Amino acid sequence: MSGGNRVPRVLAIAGTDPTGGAGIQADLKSIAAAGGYGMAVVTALVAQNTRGVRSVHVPPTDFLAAQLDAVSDDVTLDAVKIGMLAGREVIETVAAWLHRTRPPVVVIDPVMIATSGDRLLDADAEQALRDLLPLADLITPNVAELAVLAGRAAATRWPDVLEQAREVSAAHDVIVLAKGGHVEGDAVPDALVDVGGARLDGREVVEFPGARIATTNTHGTGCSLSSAVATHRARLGSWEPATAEAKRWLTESIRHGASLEVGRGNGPISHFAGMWARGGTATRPAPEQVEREWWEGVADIRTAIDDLEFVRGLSDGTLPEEAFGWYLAQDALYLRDYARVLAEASRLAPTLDEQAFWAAGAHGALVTELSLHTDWLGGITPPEPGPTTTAYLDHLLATAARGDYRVLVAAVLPCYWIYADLGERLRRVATDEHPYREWLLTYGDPAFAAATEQATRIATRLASDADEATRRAMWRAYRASAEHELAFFAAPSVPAS
Ligand SMILES: Nc1ncnc2c1ncn2[C@@H]1O[C@H](COP(=O)(O)OP(=O)(O)O)[C@@H](O)[C@H]1O
Ligand SMILES: Cc1ncc(COP(=O)(O)O)c(N)n1
Repeated sequence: MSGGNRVPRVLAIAGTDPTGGAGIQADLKSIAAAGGYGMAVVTALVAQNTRGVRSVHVPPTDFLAAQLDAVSDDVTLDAVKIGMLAGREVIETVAAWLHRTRPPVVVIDPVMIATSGDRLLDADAEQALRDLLPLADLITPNVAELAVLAGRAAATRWPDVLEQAREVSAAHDVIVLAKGGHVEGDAVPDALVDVGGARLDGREVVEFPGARIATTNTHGTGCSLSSAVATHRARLGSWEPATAEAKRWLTESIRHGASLEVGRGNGPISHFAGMWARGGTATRPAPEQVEREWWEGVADIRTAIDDLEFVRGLSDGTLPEEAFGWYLAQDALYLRDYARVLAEASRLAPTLDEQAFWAAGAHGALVTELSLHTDWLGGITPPEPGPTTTAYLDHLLATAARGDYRVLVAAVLPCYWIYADLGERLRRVATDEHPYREWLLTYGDPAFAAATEQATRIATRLASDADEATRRAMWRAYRASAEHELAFFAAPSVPAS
């Protein structure tokens, strides 16, 4: 059993189905769907499709042994699922390997006859297969295979299936997963049967009820179920929850099989239908990629800011004092509400670190506002906010009111990022004679640079983890704030009324 959250490493030993619905192809899909890392050793190549088996080719068994050893010499196995074994020599080769390697979880699906009625195990190999069963923890025969193992006629009623399962469990000292796919009626129950109950917390029979789905897409259900049970068992550590989980998944996957439109006979199940519906197939960008895309995505705005009359004037010292004073007053007005927006980000933050970070940002904005007020504006109360100040704040306050932390974080980012970037360049032109020297030097605060880095880290990680729609909303909020930054810097160039 694998510990913690490790992905179980599960080996399937089975035959092939080139149409991908049964055999080793189904095993690999089922292991992946159950959250495992799937590996595959091929016992036999089967020319088959959804309508039936055409021919079987069994490669030399020394090559089978070589494949098995290649895997187990290198990889620690958390579970093994064994399917089609074709004949006696293959069974003996696998048995010898099991004795050598002793994997912690062994599930054997005693494949004998395909749904189409074709033999997948030589008739003279049935005894060899019986001898293999005690090496398994769990076996998963269908009704026909159970009857062969019990030496009886195939059961048609569920109670008779359970009775045969008891006999087989007792005879071979294994848990039997009895399957109801081929019993009469609308119900398709499955049941774990362990005579003595030693491996099922003292219970001899644990039933998993199910309703029959009207479909012909049942090719590979047995292969898929046994692989999923093996994988969940490795992950969860006990049989009952593993089987319950596997059956729920199988039912969902059978239900979606027909929509695949694969083949004209008994089609496959749709192994990933549930995952596709719940999680989609979209990939997520790494935080560094979001950072690059967002920064490049506002390159036009950054260039436009650099070209503004206000910024040029601030940089070369030609900016008229009234324009500078108007800008400072608007900045002071802005910071009051900006602090409220950051306080809201703090309130919404899911972690203590982020809660503290945004609270510090809110406090920092207020400290700057107070210093602007007393040191730069001479204690004069600023005039009314201009339209660009109001527009920017309305955007931020509305984003805060909508209550999505991720979008709010994206919206406040330009005020750090664009401001720090511009500040870095302005600080460098602050010569001794520069009329705005003192102001330009305030841009160089290393604490603000560090805060900008952290805000960027938080925002881009949230964007990386977010679903597509939220990431789009984050980008739109971020881009809108960047546009407001441009308008804010542009406003003082327009003569104030
Ligand atoms: N029509 C169906 N509706 C719902 N579940 C089914 C259906 N057919 C089979 N199953 C389930 O598929 C699994 C495989 O069962 P079964 O068909 O008996 O084995 P096999 O595929 O080995 O012949 C079992 O969990 C069974 O309950
Ligand atoms: C290689 C191979 N192994 C097993 C099966 C049985 O499939 P099912 O799960 O439908 O019984 C199969 N058709 N082919």
